[in-house]
Amino acid sequence: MTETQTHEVCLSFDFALQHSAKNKAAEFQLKIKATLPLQGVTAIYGPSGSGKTTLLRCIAGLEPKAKGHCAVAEKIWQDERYTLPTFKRDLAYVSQAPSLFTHLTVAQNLAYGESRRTPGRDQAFYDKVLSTMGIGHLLARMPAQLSGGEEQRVSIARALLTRPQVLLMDEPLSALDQPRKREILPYLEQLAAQFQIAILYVTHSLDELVRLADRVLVLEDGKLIESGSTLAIFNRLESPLQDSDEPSALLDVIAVENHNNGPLMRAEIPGGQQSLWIKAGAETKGKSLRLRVLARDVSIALSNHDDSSILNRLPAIIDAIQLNSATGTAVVTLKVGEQVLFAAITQLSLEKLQLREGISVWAQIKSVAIAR
Ligand SMILES: Nc1ncnc2c1ncn2[C@@H]1O[C@H](COP(=O)(O)OP(=O)(O)OP(=O)(O)O)[C@@H](O)[C@H]1O
Repeated sequence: MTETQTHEVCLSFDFALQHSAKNKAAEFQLKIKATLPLQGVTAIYGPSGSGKTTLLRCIAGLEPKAKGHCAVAEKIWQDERYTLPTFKRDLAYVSQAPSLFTHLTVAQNLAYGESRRTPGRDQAFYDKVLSTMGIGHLLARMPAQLSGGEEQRVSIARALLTRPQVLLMDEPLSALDQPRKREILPYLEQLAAQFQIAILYVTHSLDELVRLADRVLVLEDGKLIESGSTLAIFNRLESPLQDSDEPSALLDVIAVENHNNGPLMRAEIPGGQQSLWIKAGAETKGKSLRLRVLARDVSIALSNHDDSSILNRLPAIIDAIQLNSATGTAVVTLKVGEQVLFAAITQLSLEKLQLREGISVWAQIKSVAIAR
């Protein structure tokens, strides 16, 4: 790809900002540079105070002290001499708490979003937004008559109706309880699949990150410490996204068919002949799914046993072994085609099977352990 082509389809930024504080030691400095495609979800992840919201505010043009450069496709939003005002940027901002006008109905709130961009209604686009966010039946309601999850779905729909190129979402689910979060996640997945826009999604939640993000920017103390595809960053034992007490690997698969129309689904691992049995509903057929497989649910065998209850047996190569002599356990990194699995085993098994890097083995995963 040439320089010009890269520039045309990207959101790129290079910001420097200093927040001063009375106490010099409490001063915060942000220095972040990245280039992202203008589609898919990029999670912005990092501990509290690492600068996630400040970065979104810089992109939105809401931090007057931010110096640097920001461009979307061929349009410059900021450079050394010039700053495009926020209202002229093709972006929408969804914050933690829904911000609907309480005296207007859902339909009137949506019409307000639309009127910010286009004079008339593009009915096909309007219908697509409503069906993607599942809010068609709520149009006549007042915000006070909506659940927290519904209110946030309407807020997101209103943001989409402004036709942004960049959708900035700052922990949009953090005000919701766990069941409401679970309810809204499929809508967010649909949103990413249906609209060709860049979504920058600030989150503390690994569940949301794993489920939604194509790529991740990991921030620490105002700096970018990791960036890349979610799988590439996650699938390393030393990754900042890993739980060191409970390592796990992400596996991208395609749901193929249900067994006897039941809840067990065969899912193919792309790029190879391998497939897995997983627990998934019929509604996922044909879709790409991202699975999180815990190391403790993976065991290793030297041959392919078909006389066991374990349905999932995948040929694999041992890539690395991390031994913890103090606990008498090891985490084995396995390559399954292009993808990665971790297996937590005892030091005794490691020695008994004489496992070492480079040898071929079978990775065994219980189907009941694999859930989305
Ligand atoms: N207007 C401001 N003036 C001075 N300091 C600020 C200002 N806004 C943010 N900060 C400081 O900048 C740092 C980064 O804040 P920011 O809100 O971007 O972090 P965050 O990663 O989004 O945190 P959280 O996950 O808790 O929301 C913090 O130390 C915060 O106190």
